[in-house]
Amino acid sequence: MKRNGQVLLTVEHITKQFGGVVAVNDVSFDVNKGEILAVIGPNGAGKTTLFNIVTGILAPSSGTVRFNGTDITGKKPYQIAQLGMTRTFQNLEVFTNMSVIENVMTGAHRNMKTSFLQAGLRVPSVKKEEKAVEEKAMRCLEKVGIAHLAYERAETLPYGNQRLLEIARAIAAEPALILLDEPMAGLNDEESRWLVEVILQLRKEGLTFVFVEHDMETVMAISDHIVVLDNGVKIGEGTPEEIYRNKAVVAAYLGEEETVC
Ligand SMILES: Nc1ncnc2c1ncn2[C@@H]1O[C@H](COP(=O)(O)OP(=O)(O)OP(=O)(O)O)[C@@H](O)[C@H]1O
Repeated sequence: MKRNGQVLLTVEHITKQFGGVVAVNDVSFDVNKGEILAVIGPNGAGKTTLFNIVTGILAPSSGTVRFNGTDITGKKPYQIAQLGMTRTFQNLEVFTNMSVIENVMTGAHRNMKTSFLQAGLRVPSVKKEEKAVEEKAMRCLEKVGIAHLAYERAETLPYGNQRLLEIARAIAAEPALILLDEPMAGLNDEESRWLVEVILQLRKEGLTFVFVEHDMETVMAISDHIVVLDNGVKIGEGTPEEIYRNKAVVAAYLGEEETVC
């Protein structure tokens, strides 16, 4: 079903083969600006492979990815990040030997004007810019609710707060789109509820999200649109209500669960 909105990301006929395995098979879908889109599917469905193709970690065997009007197929991850797409990983990727705020500042540095030489010389303009970056990092920590931990070492944070830290670092880069790979994994109920609130608030502020998630309660609660993969093939897409009633989707989940919810 066609939905209204301005398209931000287009995945067009993406296929990825690993030897004889077709991990992603001719998958197409759009992500609209301001939308929360979930990619779901049983284990081995091709979700991570698809994420890795969209973010430039893997090149597709065929097909095209367009972001904000630019063909990004085959571009390097850092080039895609510069265009305004960031991601978090299934396994936490925080710099454990840095403070919490320094971690977030690494995300914000993408937009700094300072050259390495200027930074080394510590000229006044650099100090001013560093200060601005630190303030911005603090605002990002406030948005995810862990500003009070800014000067703690990242490794001392419990798992749930490290996940929030990753999200603060992602938003510090001022992306248009954030991809979250299983954001709810390892979180308890209270942490999951808070992360849902954070995501919904960031969406209100104009961010677009694509996320891979096994936690169906979260998927059904916050997604505007859901894409379902099974064995590399897109077997359905639609609103949570449409997915809930989609027989092919329910059948793909049988054996794992009785229904998708
Ligand atoms: N580097 C690789 N080499 C060979 N096969 C791979 C590789 N990466 C993924 N695959 C295969 O591609 C298929 C899709 O894997 P993928 O990890 O994308 O699925 P997934 O939906 O993310 O699964 P999960 O929910 O378990 O993380 C699987 O059959 C997997 O074994």
